[in-house]
Amino acid sequence: MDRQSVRVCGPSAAGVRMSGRRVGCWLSDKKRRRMNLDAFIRFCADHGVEVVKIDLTQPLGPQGPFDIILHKLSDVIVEAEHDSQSQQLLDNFQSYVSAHPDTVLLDPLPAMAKLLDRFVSCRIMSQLNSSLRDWRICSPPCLEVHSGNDLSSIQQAVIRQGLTFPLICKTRVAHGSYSHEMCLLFSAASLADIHPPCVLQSFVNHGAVLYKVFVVGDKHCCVERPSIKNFPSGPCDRKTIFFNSQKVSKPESNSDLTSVDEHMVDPPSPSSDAVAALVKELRAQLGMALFGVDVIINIGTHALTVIDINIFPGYEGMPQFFSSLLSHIQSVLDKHAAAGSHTTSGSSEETVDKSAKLAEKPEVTLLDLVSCKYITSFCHTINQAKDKLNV
Ligand SMILES: Nc1ncnc2c1ncn2[C@@H]1O[C@H](COP(=O)(O)OP(=O)(O)OP(=O)(O)O)[C@@H](O)[C@H]1O
Ligand SMILES: O=P(O)(O)O[C@H]1[C@H](OP(=O)(O)O)[C@@H](OP(=O)(O)O)[C@@H](O)[C@@H](O)[C@@H]1OP(=O)(O)O
Ligand SMILES: [Mg+2]
Ligand SMILES: [Mg+2]
Repeated sequence: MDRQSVRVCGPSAAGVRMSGRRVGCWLSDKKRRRMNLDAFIRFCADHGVEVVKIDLTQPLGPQGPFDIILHKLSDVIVEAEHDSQSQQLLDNFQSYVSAHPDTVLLDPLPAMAKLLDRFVSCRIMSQLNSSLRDWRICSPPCLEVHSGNDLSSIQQAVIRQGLTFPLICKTRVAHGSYSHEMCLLFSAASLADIHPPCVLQSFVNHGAVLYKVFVVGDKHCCVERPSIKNFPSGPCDRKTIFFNSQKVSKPESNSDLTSVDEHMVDPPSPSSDAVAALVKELRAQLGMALFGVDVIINIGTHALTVIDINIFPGYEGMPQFFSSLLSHIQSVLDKHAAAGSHTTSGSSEETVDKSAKLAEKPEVTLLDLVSCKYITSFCHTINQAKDKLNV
């Protein structure tokens, strides 16, 4: 794939027409600004589609009816654990959804909730090692570290699971303000610096180049971003490096952590066919239509390595994002109307939600995910992160 050219893959976005349908939309203020929601609303209006901003502080009934709701409720779900106002917003949303089973959610809450938990997303990524082996697609060895795990048991588990130093440590909660504080660990002793629950992943040298794969329904594109530079493999005495992930892989990111050695040989770009196979597999595994995948190329093996999966990402650099999104909304509603059934899936026909199988813990049922009860276990992580940041 040519690094400089960004191409949208998938059926043509032309011919968007959807008169008489109403789209509700809930996004955080930050997301509204980043996405330029007002411009999207105008774009939709130009194509005969009404998009209405939902106010979660007011009953949704009078704001509706909605044929479909576009949302990124991840922040509210995470906040709801320690903030009763956010819980009320979520309850308000849930009561509308329960009373209107015909309203399509883009994306469905249970599917989205899986990606809030890096324990679950790491399992999804690990499955790619077997399902996409023929494409030489893999994910780094990963370890779930639970609250209460002591240092020596963590050190033993790192060795047992075949993780290699350096390690990257990520919070269990994958989205929201406190989820992007990470660290790089260079020795077994430095594992004392981590704050469970969290995941440990082997750090894979990749020439400081990351590819963001943005997915909108049956279309996707791949854009190049800066990333963390290479480190010598194996343990060493170096001190733990703490960093905020939002500062390393944005288009404008430029820091000591991402600065590249000019003598370094660039790794090859990912093949378009492999990326397409990855997107197809993840659409089916996740039961989602709006997600992003971060991939890197291992400089030693050239394997396409999946390191992160995100709910409704920024799509910065995706050409024709607005028309792809509107086109997807139209196609979901057309299929929904044709089926005439009470489905809440916002994903394409080939999508099969395998969440129950992947969330192997018997205590986490699909129903728990829908009602977001399992997020309860995240509460202390968020509080811990807040303590660390003194907020
Ligand atoms: N296993 C890994 N090997 C090498 N580099 C990694 C690995 N995991 C993460 N990174 C680097 O750290 C950065 C942040 O990691 P990650 O993408 O998991 O964080 P995040 O907070 O979930 O990011 P996002 O803002 O995309 O949600 C990546 O952009 C990449 O530069
Ligand atoms: O707005 P941005 O472009 O920074 O988008 C980022 C998005 O923030 P927003 O959705 O709240 O805006 C993040 O969501 P939260 O973890 O904060 O929930 C996360 O999905 C990142 O992966 C996105 O960065 P990208 O992967 O696209 O570079
Ligand atoms: Mg990422
Ligand atoms: Mg992420």
